[in-house]
Amino acid sequence: MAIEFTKYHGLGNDFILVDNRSTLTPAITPSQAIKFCDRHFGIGADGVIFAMPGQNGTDYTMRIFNSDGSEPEMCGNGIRCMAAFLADLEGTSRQSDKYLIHTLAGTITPQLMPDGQVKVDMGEPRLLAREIPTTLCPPDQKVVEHPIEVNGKTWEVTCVSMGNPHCITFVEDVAAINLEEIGSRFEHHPAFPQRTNTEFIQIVRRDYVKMRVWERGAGITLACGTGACASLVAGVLTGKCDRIATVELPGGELEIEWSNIDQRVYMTGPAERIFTGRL
Ligand SMILES: N[C@@H](CCC[C@H](N)C(=O)O)C(=O)O
Repeated sequence: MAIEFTKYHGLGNDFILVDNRSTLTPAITPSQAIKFCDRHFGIGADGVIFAMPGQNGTDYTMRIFNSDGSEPEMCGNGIRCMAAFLADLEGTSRQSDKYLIHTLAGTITPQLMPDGQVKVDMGEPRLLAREIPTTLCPPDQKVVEHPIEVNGKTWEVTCVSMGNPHCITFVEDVAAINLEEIGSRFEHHPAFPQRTNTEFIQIVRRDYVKMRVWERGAGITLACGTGACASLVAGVLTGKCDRIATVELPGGELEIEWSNIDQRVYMTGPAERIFTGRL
């Protein structure tokens, strides 16, 4: 079997993109995705993304396997990469192209901007415990600065779903967090039945925060788009952030807005092609 692929990244969050436009069956299996993502024995990536035919009136469908083979509902940096991939495949100019993309988190709309950035309508955040999902609070309550015991310490967490689950903790200094040690403990905490992505946020100003992330199914990554959106929402819910802020990640910056007009979250950032290959 030969697979053609193109590798893209969004702020160092890197993906193998596969042209899967002829069928809704992914070209490779989750166990093959684990091998492809291996940084020593494979291509190396945080995930594999399949560009598939649209469903329910959308232009395309995006499916993604994490580097551990699990399938998340959404990926923010990934959908920017998917928009750039589609523009490359279609040979269109990258100005003002907007795609309606079907995902397991609903329809998401990335738009290619004249400056080469991609702006994504990420939809409305989901805030109730049952929507995260988490058992930290009763199902119809929001989880805002709620205590959780992890690794022998009590943390105050705020939980937000951007289609996928995020558990956010505000800290004085993100550099001081031992992410290697505690990331996986948050991910697999019994309060999160579908596991969770975990973000640590340092407020620099109301409109500028620093973030480090441990991703469900991928571990430490250089950036997480859904995580940046969820963190800005958590910052607003806790009164720490304005509705528009820059999120600084190890791989670079994202501009995030939680609109108080339509309550949707908008994310703007880069998507870069790295190389094309055949495996
Ligand atoms: N890096 C992504 C998120 C990918 C999915 C995540 N690992 C999960 O399992 O939910 C992003 O940029 O949003």
